[in-house]
Amino acid sequence: MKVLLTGAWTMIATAWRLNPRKTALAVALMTAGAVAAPLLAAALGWMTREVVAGSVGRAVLAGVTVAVPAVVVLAFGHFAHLAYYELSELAELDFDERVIAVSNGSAGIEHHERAEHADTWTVLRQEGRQFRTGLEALLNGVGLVLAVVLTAVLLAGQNPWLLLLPVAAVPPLLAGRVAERVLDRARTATAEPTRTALNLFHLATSARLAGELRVSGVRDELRARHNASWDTATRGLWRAHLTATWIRAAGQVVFALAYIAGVLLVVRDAIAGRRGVGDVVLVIVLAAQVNQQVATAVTLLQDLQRMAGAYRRLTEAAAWATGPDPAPATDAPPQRLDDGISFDRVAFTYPGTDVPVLHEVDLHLPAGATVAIVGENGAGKSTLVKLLCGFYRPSEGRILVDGVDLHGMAVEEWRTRIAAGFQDFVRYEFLAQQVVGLGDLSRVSSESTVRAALDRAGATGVLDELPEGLRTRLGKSYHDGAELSGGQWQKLALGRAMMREAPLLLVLDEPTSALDPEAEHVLFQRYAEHAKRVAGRTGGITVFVSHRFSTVRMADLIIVVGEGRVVESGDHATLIGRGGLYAELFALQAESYS
Ligand SMILES: Nc1ncnc2c1ncn2[C@@H]1O[C@H](COP(=O)(O)OP(=O)(O)OP(=O)(O)O)[C@@H](O)[C@H]1O
Repeated sequence: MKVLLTGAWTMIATAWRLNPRKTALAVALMTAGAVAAPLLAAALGWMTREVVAGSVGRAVLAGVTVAVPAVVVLAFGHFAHLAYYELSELAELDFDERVIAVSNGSAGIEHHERAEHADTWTVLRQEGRQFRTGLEALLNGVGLVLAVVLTAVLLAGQNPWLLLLPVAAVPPLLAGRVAERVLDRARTATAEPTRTALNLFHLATSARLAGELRVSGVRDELRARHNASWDTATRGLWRAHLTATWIRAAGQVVFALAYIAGVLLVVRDAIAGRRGVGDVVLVIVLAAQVNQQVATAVTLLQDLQRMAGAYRRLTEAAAWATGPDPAPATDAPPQRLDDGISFDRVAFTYPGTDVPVLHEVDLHLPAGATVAIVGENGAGKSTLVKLLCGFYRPSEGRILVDGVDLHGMAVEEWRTRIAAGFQDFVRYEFLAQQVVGLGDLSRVSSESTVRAALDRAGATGVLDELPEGLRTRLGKSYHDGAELSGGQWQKLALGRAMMREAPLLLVLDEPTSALDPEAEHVLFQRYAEHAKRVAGRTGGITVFVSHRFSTVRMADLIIVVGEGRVVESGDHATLIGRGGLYAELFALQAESYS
């Protein structure tokens, strides 16, 4: 009940905040429509009495009176729809924005890692679409309450026993709630196959992946898997719908029996001469309306419950995303690095898993250094980088920035001191200027800054391919959008990473994998030179992950990671001299290129 009331309150408060005038208008119109129904019954009863009594004048007046609530009942609903249509659009947008805010509002990304949270995100993405129905239900509900009260007063005037009719409405209402809970549980239980089906649909229809799908000939396989996932999800939901329908029907039967009893009561009075035909008409119409009101109430309650459930999930998701109240950040990130960044016995296990991926990592990244991290696939290189960016907290140990624990600092502030380019970069389908400029929002419109960033990224050449240079819209979603090659997109992403000119930490996690080794080599030489110039002023550190040893050998410090541990570290000459894993991997790659 509390969830329901909170959800209803949140919905009406949202609608009011978004557009008070439209909210008031929608409530007024829907209320008028709902209240007019029992008034119509009263007017019909009056008209029947006058007709039976043979008073022509009053019968005509009653007939005209019948027309007024009849028109209101029929017409106001449509106008109310117009009023709440815009409201529901705004409210749906508001809900989506809150989901986006919750999804991206936290310092870390742990809440995206757990399967049970993934289920909640799936349901939330789906439920946002139901917002329209939920809001309509709420607005209708206000009118319904008034209509029920008015109906009860009119019925009580006929025979106090008839007041039991709305009481008989309670079983169907309760049955409706139970049925909705059954459906809600089914929606959560089927979230995983639903998510799988949505992912497969996305894969099978993505323009970017169309080539690979054709070459590998997996289209039918994807279709079969998509089909199977939908089937699993739909079967689960269908069973729940069947159960819910039986539960609802059982509730309605109770009301139907009470309805028959109520009508028989008034008919018996009429036969005994205690009531006129007008009263019988009034009660038959009112009782039918009570039935209608109950059915509406059951549907409204279901819709409301569904929306309230969505709000509850959103609140829960917001709570995981922010996590327990973090200890207040007491330390400000430094303006420059004097000593550097150290890992002090850092161990790490990804949330939702129990296999540690980093063990007792002790490292020192000296201020001003260019550091390369190498190692085999799955060794833990990207995990080290993610910890440096503050996406996760180490499970054990500390990361010290000039001797100060990174987790005593406000992560958002730390992020303003870092710049990063990742292998999984975003392809923003915006103007080229913005695609690069987003790397530093405060200077997104500065053409000279964007050009300088592209120059540092060795990406100026990409502009030559664009018909309107920085003003070109990118991406295939627009008819005038220019599509780029994977390497060109990656170069622009690198330009984005270079928007911050003097970060304390520049992280490049295989951001050049789409470039050829020669281009990567030239680029890193360029970064290293720029980094050295900047490092003189700020002590900034450049950390890059690469599998290409021609690039790696340029670094001041090379860290070799294996199975979550630092196996070796030193500069190229030292590591080659040591004849360990680095020397072995280097020789292997040199051999394959020679
Ligand atoms: N989000 C995650 N949740 C759980 N485990 C993860 C996650 N990301 C990575 N891992 C695991 O952590 C280990 C280290 O992964 P990481 O991405 O750091 O390796 P890597 O050295 O960067 O590999 P590659 O060279 O292939 O990019 C792997 O065993 C991987 O399965």
